[in-house]
Amino acid sequence: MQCPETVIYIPNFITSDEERQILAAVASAPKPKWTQLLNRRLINYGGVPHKNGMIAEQLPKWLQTYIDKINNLGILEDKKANHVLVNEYQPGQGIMPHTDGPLFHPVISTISCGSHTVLHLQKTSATVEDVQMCEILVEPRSLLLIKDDAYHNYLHSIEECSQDIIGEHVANLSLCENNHELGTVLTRSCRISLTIRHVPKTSKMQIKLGF
Ligand SMILES: O=C(O)CCC(=O)C(=O)O
Ligand SMILES: [Fe+2]
Repeated sequence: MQCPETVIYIPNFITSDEERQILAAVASAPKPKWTQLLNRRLINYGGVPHKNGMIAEQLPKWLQTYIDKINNLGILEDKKANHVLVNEYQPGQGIMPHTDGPLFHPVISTISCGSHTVLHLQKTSATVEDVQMCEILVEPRSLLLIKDDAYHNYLHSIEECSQDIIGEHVANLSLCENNHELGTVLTRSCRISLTIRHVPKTSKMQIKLGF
């Protein structure tokens, strides 16, 4: 299957220095900031998205460079990124097939640090006999954009494995920083991703006083 046109892969979106700075900033986040899930851990910056509106929180200064970089791409049009999800995956960890749903403006931008991974995309309407799937090799320092049709009509996921075999489903090999032949085995290390999005519905904290 060809990947939908609304999946855009940009290698080397950040420099190795910027990657090191991100990894250092995330490594120094206080432990209570992390939410531990079964197969990854995460930090919400900017607030916790919620159907009743996200209570907006100040984004840390070190993230601003990357938020500006995304805003300057113009992909969010008149909107500004106001939320960053940090995900950490150890080798063997991943994320189940899902869509990011209605809480976000339908443009996902993800910067990867530390390790490659392989993202799978699969049409939501696919039947069991006809699973249409494509894979994107997501390299460290790259930016992956998933928007519009790909946002609404495709599930994305990362398999829980510690090695990836570059096969014919990988749709972006010609765009990658590194040349990989079919059959190459890539071993994962710890990957930190920054998913930068716009949450349309926000509210300021309201403190109700009891008098
Ligand atoms: O880590 C990634 O690249 C994907 C994360 C993701 O899909 C999510 O947090 O919704
Ligand atoms: Fe997602």
